Amino acid sequence: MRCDGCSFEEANLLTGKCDLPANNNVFILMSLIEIIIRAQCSISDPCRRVKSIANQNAKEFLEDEYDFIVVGGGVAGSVIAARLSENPYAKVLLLEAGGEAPTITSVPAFWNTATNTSYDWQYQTVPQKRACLSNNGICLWPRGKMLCGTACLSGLMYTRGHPSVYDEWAKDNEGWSYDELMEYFKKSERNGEPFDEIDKEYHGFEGPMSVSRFPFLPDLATNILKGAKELGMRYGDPNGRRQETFTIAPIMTENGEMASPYKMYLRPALGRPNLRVLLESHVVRINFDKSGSRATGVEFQDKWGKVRKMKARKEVILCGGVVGSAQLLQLSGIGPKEELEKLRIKVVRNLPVGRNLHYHIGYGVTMRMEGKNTNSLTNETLDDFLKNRDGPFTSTGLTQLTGFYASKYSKNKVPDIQFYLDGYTPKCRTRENLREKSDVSFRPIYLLSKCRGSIRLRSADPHAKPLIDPNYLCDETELKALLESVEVVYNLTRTKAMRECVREFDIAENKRCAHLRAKSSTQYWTCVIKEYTNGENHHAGTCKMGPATDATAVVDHQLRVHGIPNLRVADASIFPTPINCNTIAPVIMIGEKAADMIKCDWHL
Ligand SMILES: Cc1cc2nc3c(=O)[nH]c(=O)nc-3n(C[C@H](O)[C@H](O)[C@H](O)COP(=O)(O)OP(=O)(O)OC[C@H]3O[C@@H](n4cnc5c(N)ncnc54)[C@H](O)[C@@H]3O)c2cc1C
Repeated sequence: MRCDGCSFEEANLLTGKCDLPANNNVFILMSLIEIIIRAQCSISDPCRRVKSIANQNAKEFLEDEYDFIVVGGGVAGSVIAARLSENPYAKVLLLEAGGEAPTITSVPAFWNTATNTSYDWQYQTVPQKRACLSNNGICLWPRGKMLCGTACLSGLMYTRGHPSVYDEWAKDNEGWSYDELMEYFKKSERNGEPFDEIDKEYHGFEGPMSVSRFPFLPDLATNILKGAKELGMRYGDPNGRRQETFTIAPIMTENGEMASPYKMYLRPALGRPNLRVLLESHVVRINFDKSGSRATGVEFQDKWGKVRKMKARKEVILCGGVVGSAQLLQLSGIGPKEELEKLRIKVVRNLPVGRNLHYHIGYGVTMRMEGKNTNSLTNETLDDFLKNRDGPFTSTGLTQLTGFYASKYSKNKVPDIQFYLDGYTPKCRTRENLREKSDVSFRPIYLLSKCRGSIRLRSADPHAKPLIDPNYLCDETELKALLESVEVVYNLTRTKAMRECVREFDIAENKRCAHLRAKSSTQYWTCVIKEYTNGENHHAGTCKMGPATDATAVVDHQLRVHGIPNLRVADASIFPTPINCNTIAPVIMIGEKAADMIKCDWHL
């Protein structure tokens, strides 16, 4: 495909989602939609992409020393590489294991199209005792493998969480209280939500991240919001004075498109001569000096499979995410000593890397609504998107609604449940799934888990997927709070505003729990949550931030690995405890704060 004189190649992803034979009309329609969207130069933006490397002797490989090497071009990596390279004297290299994000991920209606493709690491947990039992205890963990990271598998909801979560972090980590972090939240944000609906003093208006709302909202959303209001839930700004709300979520979006941190921070910086981004470059090891107290650079496998070395004059910064950073540290000899020794990995530092894994968890109650979903893939809606950047293509349907709720198990009324919704996005429109299109899933998710799991190496092979054990639902409180929130969902469907819309509550077959349906609601829902678990994708904590005196900590409050001051970790893996919201906004904040600390240390 060529645009503005620049060419690029991409695989078709939309057809893969239809599960239809290639000669079917819908299959052909989906291919056409994808090609038409890709041909919009303003969306595919090929001239501002990372140039792919022509051959193994290209000049990109001749330079073998940089000031800063950033590993992973996801949320945090995009922010940090862009901020550090603002100083023209800082030479920055960003290494990303995946390729460019596919164009279709820029269209909100197709937000999760890259899941379960080669752009996804496709991790799975080890068998869980209390979760995903209908799948032999194995829960799926999508994680983005592309420049953009997991953000390009996501709905880009932008929420920051309750101040008390950060204030708790700050007890052990100087500089991390909510009030102190506000500077970084504001610095990153360019808020464009309706001005009279936000608490202005909590927002930034000049940062790179466009935080706004989708232009299109399905009609049913109005009934749901009214229903929530009848139940006493507040409509308002979840990132403002009070987090407890049921509302239209702030979203990272601009001009009817998805606005990921990669697009908003890194793409505009790609032309800088002091910033180099290498794609399909899988970092397999961090190198250290003889004493093991200084990182000297990294080794990575290029797209031809050749292992190359790059030196870091100043720092190596890991932004590989909750799995990638923990895995790479362990492969490089930083981790639990006995485990590394078993795998014959030379121990550089004995630290609890991979422990302290925490999560959000829940279940989706699927209900059938009256009437039909008219958010279709038609010529008209495609046209509306292309010409006006409006209509169903510009939204994630009901996924753009969310609610924060404090169950009776929460402390000090800090929300421990987040409601998510799915439904009313345009999909492959076939005769068979027309009915399905008016189904809505309400997903209550428990946020403040006390359980801790682990990510351990399966082997010393950097390509072997690690052993992921989140230890889901180890604490009964999670189940109790989830049972309460299923009741809230039911009550919501019985409100004046909603009851006319709902044809049938809980339509899922839930075969393995069906025998309990008529017997006991508590037993039935307990069974359903454990069997058909929704392991929400907000895992974090595997390189915990905390002081050296904390036996569970990996990095200090400046995000430096304990004992190795020029090796930092800055991504979702450093959260000491779970955050009670979506994770991207906090990770962007971490990227901003990390970049500031690094600049300050090196007088940049
Ligand atoms: C389906 C889904 C929906 C979600 N929806 C939302 C949402 O609406 N709002 C929200 O706030 N959050 C959402 N999240 C969570 C959010 O996307 C992640 O928490 C966030 O992206 C984490 O950012 P990160 O920088 O820590 O890691 P990532 O964004 O995952 O970035 C890590 C990057 O490092 C690369 N990498 C890893 N290892 C290596 C290596 N060895 N060498 C080179 N590169 C490497 C990866 O390929 C990746 O690009 C969602 C997640 C999923 C899966």
